[in-house]
Amino acid sequence: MPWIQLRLHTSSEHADTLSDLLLEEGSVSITFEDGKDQPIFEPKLGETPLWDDTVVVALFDAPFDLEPVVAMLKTLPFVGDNLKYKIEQVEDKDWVREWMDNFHPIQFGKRLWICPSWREVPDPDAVNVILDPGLAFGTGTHPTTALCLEWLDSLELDNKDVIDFGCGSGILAVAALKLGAAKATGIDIDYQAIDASKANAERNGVAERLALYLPEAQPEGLKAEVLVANILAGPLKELAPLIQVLVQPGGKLALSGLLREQAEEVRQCYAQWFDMDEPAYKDDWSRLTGVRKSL
Ligand SMILES: C[S@@+](CC[C@H](N)C(=O)[O-])C[C@H]1O[C@@H](n2cnc3c(N)ncnc32)[C@H](O)[C@@H]1O
Repeated sequence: MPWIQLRLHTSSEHADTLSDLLLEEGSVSITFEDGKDQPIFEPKLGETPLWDDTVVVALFDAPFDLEPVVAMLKTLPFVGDNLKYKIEQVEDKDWVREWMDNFHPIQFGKRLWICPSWREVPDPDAVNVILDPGLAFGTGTHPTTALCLEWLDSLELDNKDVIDFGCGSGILAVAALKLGAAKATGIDIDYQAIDASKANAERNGVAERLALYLPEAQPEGLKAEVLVANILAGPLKELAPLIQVLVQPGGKLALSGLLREQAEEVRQCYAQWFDMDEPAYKDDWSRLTGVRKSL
């Protein structure tokens, strides 16, 4: 079904009011977009911050006469004749298909490839992870996942135990197993991530070497020689006391999900337990690595 879309420039202050009015006028969906390039990272729990210059995008079932809607908007005291808007036709698309068409095999480091499960493997002799992220995070296209995959590829993982804290699609745990790790443990607060990780481990023939847990079910005394956690700076700082005990003395740690400017404070937080390296960067993001001290 085609749609007709009304795009309105406004401020964060008026976006919610306009959204309510447009829903009353018959819009079937409202989204907010950034009107200028103003990134918002890591909002606090329960906060939904908006951009100073917000675009309210209202979708209507086509055909729909938007003239009366625009006329009503112009009567609002905070809008008046300054209304900045655009009306566009939106063609119906198979969004899942579109996403699948845009996801291609990608190489990380020297040995490792992530290959969407619906594509041909470009190099059958490489270490290939066949992946379908499902509803979970982790395709390799995000710089933080890429930084972790490159790190795993650079390690000698033969016979090592690995923990993937915040496993999402299971991409890091499955990659570690295919790169030679003996066992991996994936932990995630989201049961959809646990399901996706299980399916990806099965797809890659490593399911019997991957244990998956919600945090509350994590076994007591769990420890590994390698731990990778791609979450976000806030949770990584809060979880530091829990994460540090999971790494054996001499074991290796990688943390990502950090913006460049957050790397130093997270590095200092983990430096009490780990000999930390200089951060590595990709685009706006960073990765920290370190070796567990024998305390
Ligand atoms: C950015 S995704 C990373 C997924 C995948 N490991 C990757 O590198 O692409 C972060 C994952 O951490 C999980 N997560 C967030 N907070 C967590 C917590 N406190 N304990 C365990 N997992 C958590 C999220 O559900 C999500 O699946």
